Amino acid sequence: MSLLQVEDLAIHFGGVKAVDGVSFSVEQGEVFAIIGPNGAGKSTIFNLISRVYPPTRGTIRFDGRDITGLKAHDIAGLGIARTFQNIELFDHSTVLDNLLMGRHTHRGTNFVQDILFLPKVRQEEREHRRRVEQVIELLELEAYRKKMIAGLPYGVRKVVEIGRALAIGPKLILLDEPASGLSVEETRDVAFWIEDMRRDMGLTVLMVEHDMSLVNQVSDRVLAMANGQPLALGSPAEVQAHPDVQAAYLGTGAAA
Ligand SMILES: Nc1ncnc2c1ncn2[C@@H]1O[C@H](COP(=O)(O)OP(=O)(O)OP(=O)(O)O)[C@@H](O)[C@H]1O
Repeated sequence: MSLLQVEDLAIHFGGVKAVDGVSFSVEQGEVFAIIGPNGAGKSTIFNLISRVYPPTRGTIRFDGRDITGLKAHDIAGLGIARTFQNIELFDHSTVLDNLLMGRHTHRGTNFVQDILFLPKVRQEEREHRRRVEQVIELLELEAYRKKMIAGLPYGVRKVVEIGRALAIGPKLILLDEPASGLSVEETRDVAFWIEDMRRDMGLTVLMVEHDMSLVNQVSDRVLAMANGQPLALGSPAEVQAHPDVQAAYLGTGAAA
């Protein structure tokens, strides 16, 4: 069974068909990329999966469960974490505090248990801190642990955002343009980390990305979109060779 199944997904904003009849599945442990020119509908698919918007049509199943009607905070609790195109961190908190803040979405305890600080709560607290330390090590954030987000370079903030998503212990992580604004060296690091997430944490990765070097390096399969609709689905090489994909990119050179 696929970890994520998207079936005939559509959302219309007035006359704009931002996403219009998109179906795909992501397998457990897979790195799956969505590519397409600006305005293709890629981020809107993320917003539909993470329940920022309800779809006009279609279904989304995660881990065998229909999540189409769930609320955004329930989605995080089920094991879906995401990053945003525009980094969304607490600027006046430290890196460590930002990583710890994802925790409340992932707790199995209730308010009374929290107040009494029962053993279950203490155990969860310990597990979460362990996981945050694992993330700091994986993403090489040790030197920044006590630094305020506001003073950090863009590339580091971007990594912290990935870290915060990882810290909730998701099964599926949605990365919205993880390489945008990064240098060639930073993008190479992101590629390694995506491999590590899959290998060391058993994660499944769904990413939207324009940087084809990153897509080619890490993706098992790629979905190309244009104007809200799917154009091609297959290996990175198959998709880039597809005539409809080449036509959609004419003039931008992004898929070359
Ligand atoms: N909340 C909204 N209200 C109205 N139109 C929207 C909304 N969100 C997205 N759209 C429109 O839907 C279309 C797809 O947008 P989307 O942001 O998903 O594209 P994208 O492929 O992620 O583009 P980019 O690569 O530039 O981020 C665009 O025409 C956009 O203007």
